[in-house]
Amino acid sequence: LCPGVRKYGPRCDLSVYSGLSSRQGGHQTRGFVMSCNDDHVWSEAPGATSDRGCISNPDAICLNSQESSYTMEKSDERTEVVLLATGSFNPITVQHLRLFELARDHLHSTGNYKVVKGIISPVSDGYKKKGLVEGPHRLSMVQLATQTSDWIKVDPWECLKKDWTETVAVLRHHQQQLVGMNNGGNLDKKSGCRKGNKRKRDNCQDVPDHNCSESRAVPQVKLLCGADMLESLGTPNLWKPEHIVEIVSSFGLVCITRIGSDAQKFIYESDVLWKYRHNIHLVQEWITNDISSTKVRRALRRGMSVRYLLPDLVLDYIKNHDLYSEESEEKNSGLILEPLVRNTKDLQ
Ligand SMILES: Nc1ncnc2c1ncn2[C@@H]1O[C@H](COP(=O)(O)OP(=O)(O)OP(=O)(O)O)[C@@H](O)[C@H]1O
Ligand SMILES: NC(=O)c1ccc[n+]([C@@H]2O[C@H](COP(=O)(O)O)[C@@H](O)[C@H]2O)c1
Repeated sequence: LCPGVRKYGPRCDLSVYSGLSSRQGGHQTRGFVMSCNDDHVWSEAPGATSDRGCISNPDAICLNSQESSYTMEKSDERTEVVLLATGSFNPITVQHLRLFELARDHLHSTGNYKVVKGIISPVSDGYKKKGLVEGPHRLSMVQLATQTSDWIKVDPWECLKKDWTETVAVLRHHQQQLVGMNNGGNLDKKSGCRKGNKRKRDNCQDVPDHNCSESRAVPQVKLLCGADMLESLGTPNLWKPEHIVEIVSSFGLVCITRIGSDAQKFIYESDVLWKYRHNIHLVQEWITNDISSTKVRRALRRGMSVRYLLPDLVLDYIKNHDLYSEESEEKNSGLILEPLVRNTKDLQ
């Protein structure tokens, strides 16, 4: 177990998270596994992951229903996708889980994609957002919330770091994990391409292009977010312009509509988002609701019920640990959000 990871919470069942299953079709390949033991101690350990078949890489353009059913028959040609949602998850709500279901339905309906996994990556405490409770608590709540899903998993890599990690680095990490699993871990750290193959490596760019031939056989990681997070790309000094370009050009976005945000207008008004709009999937949530972690915390502070806004197990965890109070809401009060601090420093 990872030394120095603090122990939180009550005992829970042993859970192990890995990118893909340990053996498939008799191929044994390498990867890594994150695990939470029965004392809620999170750790990273060598493990085993699967080999993948070859796939094509169509663009993110929706097909009409006739084309769509045709493509569905050729399911082996669909691009495999891993959906990655970053955020505070303070605490996780049922709407966070719904984002994944909505995104998967949408991508499948295009006929071009097959979603193979969903990853929830809670942000590190180093993000310094007001009211952010400790990472291990947020991880444990996500783990409890995803227990009933066979495809959505929590990943602690980002959360357990002391310092905040830029979202593009989280995307790169998960993409490289998949590339590493696919070629037995023999990849160049920076490009995400196989080492020892100079010609092919030289063809890959510094900004990893996941359409390059070396990474064709691995699933594509796409960022899953709500429309408010998409709109945050326009907040001065919050995101580096080159990171926005990399996210929308190399990875791609799946964005779910949210009350109070107009994602379509935001994309139209941004030259860079407009340029890469083919790689941005906007998904309409028709069953609208305005569940947010902020509102849940507010209700909890006031002793009001939040039942059915969160999975029961998460609610029990919050109660057992007395997580959200007037005091916890004052955490990081007066501090500036880490991305703003970092990006402002970089400008000086
Ligand atoms: N009701 C919702 N509809 C659409 N997207 C949502 C919704 N709630 C959360 N999200 C998305 O989930 C991701 C993680 O969100 P986050 O942890 O910040 O929760 P939140 O409810 O937005 O929190 P807060 O209330 O602090 O803003 C973000 O991409 C956010 O846009
Ligand atoms: N420059 C960046 O990469 C950047 C800036 C702001 C927020 N983020 C991420 O977006 C998410 C926002 O979460 P919240 O909506 O809870 O603040 C977090 O995962 C955070 O790390 C990334």
